[in-house]
Amino acid sequence: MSYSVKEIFYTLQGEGAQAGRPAVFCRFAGCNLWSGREADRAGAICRFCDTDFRGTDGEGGGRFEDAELLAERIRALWPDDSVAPYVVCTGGEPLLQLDSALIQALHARGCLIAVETNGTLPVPSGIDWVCVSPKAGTELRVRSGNELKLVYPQPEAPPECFDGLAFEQFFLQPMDGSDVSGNTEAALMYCKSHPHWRLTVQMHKLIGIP
Ligand SMILES: C[S@@+](CC[C@H](N)C(=O)[O-])C[C@H]1O[C@@H](n2cnc3c(N)ncnc32)[C@H](O)[C@@H]1O
Ligand SMILES: Nc1nc2[nH]cc(C(=O)O)c2c(=O)[nH]1
Ligand code: SF4
Ligand SMILES: [Mg+2]
Repeated sequence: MSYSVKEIFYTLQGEGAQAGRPAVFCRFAGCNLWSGREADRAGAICRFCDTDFRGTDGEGGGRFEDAELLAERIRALWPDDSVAPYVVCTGGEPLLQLDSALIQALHARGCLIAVETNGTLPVPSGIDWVCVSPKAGTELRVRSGNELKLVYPQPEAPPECFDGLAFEQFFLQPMDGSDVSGNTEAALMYCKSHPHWRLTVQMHKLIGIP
């Protein structure tokens, strides 16, 4: 299979349980909940997306004809052979493209594979870290994993909907946009009164890294 990749870059994981961890991000092009066109945003299932995932024109992006070529490009961005490369597959929706061939090719190069998914598509076996970020108006198919990271607030998907699912950790991430500070205040209040939930802020935006 070939892969459409928007961009590949080396940075720190900015969100959730692994925040602060150096990681190579592979951002796949395309999503099943929004076309990525601004003109379509108001009518999309997911309307608050903060990401440009259309096309293959970003840094390190392109169309990769096979898994070996893509895995090699990802691996080449990791600076230290003595530490296992930590690779975050995101998008767009990475589970539209991430398949067993790519998982095998990354594992063959010693990589640990994390995924950021909206939880509407099945997770292939072999992923080392699963972060699910549910979206209002969708059916949540992925009901277990390492962390659940809910963008907050989503009035049609309150945190109570996800209590009791089989995740190791539960995070609220304030929705970025016109009122990120109000959303941060609301999220921290929710966590303080429901201490099963933790606050995560998008650290990369605060410190100005990708
Ligand atoms: C761009 S998405 C790509 C991965 C996948 N499609 C998903 O939604 O989980 C990466 C992460 O950013 C989060 N995110 C997207 N837009 C956001 C916003 N406006 N504010 C805060 N987090 C946002 C998503 O919920 C997800 O956890
Ligand atoms: N630094 C950084 N951390 C991230 N964690 C999740 C991201 C994403 O867009 O999936 C992201 C991102 O875009 N940048
Ligand atoms: S599901 Fe993820 S990538 Fe798709 S539009 Fe929503 S936040 Fe963006
Ligand atoms: Mg992002």
